[in-house]
Amino acid sequence: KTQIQELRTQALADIESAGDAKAIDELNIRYLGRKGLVNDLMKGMAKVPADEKPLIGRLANELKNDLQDAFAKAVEKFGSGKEAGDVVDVTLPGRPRKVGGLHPLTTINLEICDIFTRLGFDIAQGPEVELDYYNFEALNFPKDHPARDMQDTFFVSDNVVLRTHTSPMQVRTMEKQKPPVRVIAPGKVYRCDSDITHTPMFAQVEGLVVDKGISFADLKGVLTTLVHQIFDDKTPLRFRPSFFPFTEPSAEVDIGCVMCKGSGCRVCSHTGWLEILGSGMVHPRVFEFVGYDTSEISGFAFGMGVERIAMLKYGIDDIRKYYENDVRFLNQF
Ligand SMILES: Cc1ccc(OCc2nc(C(=O)N[C@H]3CCS(=O)(=O)C3)cs2)cc1
Repeated sequence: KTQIQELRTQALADIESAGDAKAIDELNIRYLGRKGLVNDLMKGMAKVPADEKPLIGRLANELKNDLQDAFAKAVEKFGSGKEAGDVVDVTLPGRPRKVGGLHPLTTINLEICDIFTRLGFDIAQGPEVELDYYNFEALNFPKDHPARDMQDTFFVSDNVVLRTHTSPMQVRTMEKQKPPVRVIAPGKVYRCDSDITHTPMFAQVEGLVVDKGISFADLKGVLTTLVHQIFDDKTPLRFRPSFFPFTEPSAEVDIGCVMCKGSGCRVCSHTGWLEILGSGMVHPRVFEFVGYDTSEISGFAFGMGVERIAMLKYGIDDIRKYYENDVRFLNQF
């Protein structure tokens, strides 16, 4: 009698603590299966005294029935995996698979590279860890130029830096080929800067054209085409005098403010203009470093920050948003 009571308690406790339909099935076999614990108990009936057999028999049968009911309820609770929910309802609308998209910087980078490829430029890629020679000296930076300070440049060692622009790649290209040169150098560059419009790593695209008789008019023509292809052909632009060690004369290119269309606002600091890139005629000293004959050839070069172009084109106000991997930002593109 006690054994029957103990088995009932144990079985109900096991059913209660079972976590899924599979566990219930296993318990069912363990208690009510052919070689189950209840049948084992029934085998012990032979040893029960004759006058107690009827009572024990009844209790044993009750145990078997009660456990069968308990298992039936448990199956209902967990489901045997056969109920209606698992039938495919073909009338439901399809669940379209989410399609991935390109990061806005990737899109702009590809767009810029495509514009220049169509203009007949090659694309040159090169090392991000650069020698001081290629990043500064061959670009006519004097030894004490502020850009060489630790405030702006990440130094790996005395004469090895994280490149601060992709210009070194243009020098490497000229070392390898004679004019004509028409090349752009896209890639990651590193500066010791960090605020709402600067990140320590950013993407740049620089370009270089070297040939006989290249003039400032060629520079203006190529960059006007670039601006009209990236933004639209109504976008006003201007060339504003500037200075860089590697170009002379130099000019920054401004476009009419994309926000206020030129009337002046917070974005363009009420000037109506937004700087988008820098350019200039390549300085003769730079050609001398690569052994080009400056009486024969001339050239122009330009450089732009990809994040900045994307910010202007897509109206993004904080450069850090590109690198936070926030899907709410990224899936707008
Ligand atoms: C051999 C060689 C000779 C000349 C070269 O001139 C590349 C140039 N870059 C600029 C320029 O203003 N660049 C900045 C724009 C925004 S940025 O990303 O911060 C860098 C002007 S001319 C390059 C290579």
